[in-house]
Amino acid sequence: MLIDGNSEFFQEVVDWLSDRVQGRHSLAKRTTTITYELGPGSTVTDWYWKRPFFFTRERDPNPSQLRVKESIIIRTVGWSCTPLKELLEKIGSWSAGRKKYSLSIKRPASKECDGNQGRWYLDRSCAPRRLETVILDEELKRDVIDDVRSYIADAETYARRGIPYRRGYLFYGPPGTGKSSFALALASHFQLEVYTLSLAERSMTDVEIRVLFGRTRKPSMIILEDIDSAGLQREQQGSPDGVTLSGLLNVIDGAGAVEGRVLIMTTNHLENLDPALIRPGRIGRRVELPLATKAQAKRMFMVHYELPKSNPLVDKFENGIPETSLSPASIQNHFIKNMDDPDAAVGSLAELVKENGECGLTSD
Ligand SMILES: Nc1ncnc2c1ncn2[C@@H]1O[C@H](COP(=O)(O)OP(=O)(O)OP(=O)(O)O)[C@@H](O)[C@H]1O
Repeated sequence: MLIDGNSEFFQEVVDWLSDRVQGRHSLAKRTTTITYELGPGSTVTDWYWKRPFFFTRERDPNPSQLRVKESIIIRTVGWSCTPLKELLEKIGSWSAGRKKYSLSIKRPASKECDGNQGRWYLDRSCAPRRLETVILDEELKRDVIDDVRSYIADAETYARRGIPYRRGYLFYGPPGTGKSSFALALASHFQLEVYTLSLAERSMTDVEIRVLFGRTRKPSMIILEDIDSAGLQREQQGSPDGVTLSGLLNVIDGAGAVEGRVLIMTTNHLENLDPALIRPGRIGRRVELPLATKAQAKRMFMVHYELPKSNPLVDKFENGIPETSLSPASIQNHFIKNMDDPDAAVGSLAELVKENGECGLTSD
């Protein structure tokens, strides 16, 4: 059975498979060798009803075409078409269930209205952010996804072993490197409601942050932005404003801590963080999101313009982009400026680097 790359069903099959294989990966606690995405050119085998199904993602081998033609071929053994039809129905209903989920992001309500203190409001409800659209080092990305998955799946184990059921992540790196995007993509993938608050907001207090944390629902993700000490007050000296370090530690793993949520803290300044805040136990994983590597920028280029690796523009782009000098946000902005014109994006690379880069162009 062939599924055309232009049909809506194509992405649904890719997502379904990615979800299936990742789930198995985490259950089996396998190492990182497994392919968890049905990447271009790859074949993934999966079993349903004791029958193997082979999913092959194919691309048009003609590199002279700018637009890539893709398809997925699903094969199984036997003469009957029924198993294939049943499988497609299964994928369709899984996908319909997923579509019901939309990413909702809540923020602390404005305190100007009476009774709003310590309350959340729905800032926006939007389409989920797909993990595939956040381009990071693949191994790092997979590790974090697996870590979150295990945490969500292991509630009983935590309880049995008497471990507080909490998991915190620190995403750090320069502005525009994907910290918020990755957090939202993880929340989307695991269908979590998102509560986000910034410590840079001076009007937040220890009491308010404790009440806010207590009013989050499970399952959810709490994103604490700008966690660096610049946003934290010294222990309060008569001033009711500002969150203190002890107030923050209290909601992370003290008496006021909530369980069962995924906590993600973000900062541009790891060096400014108080060591107490990021000691193991409070932060399960530190995840560095650096300026874009050549490989990362190249993948962004291929994904944005839907070009195969073999297209000559891909090499030209890779040669023109400096290593870890530009933020992914500035690269994305460059693509938006040259929305449907990969030639122009390559041709004007020097300008991008001059305006946004930390160093000059690399030689060809
Ligand atoms: N690794 C990435 N892959 C794809 N897009 C990215 C990546 N990093 C950043 N972007 C894009 O750049 C923009 C800004 O990204 P984002 O807000 O996630 O960065 P950030 O690291 O959280 O920034 P800040 O530290 O300033 O809050 C978004 O539109 C996002 O889609």
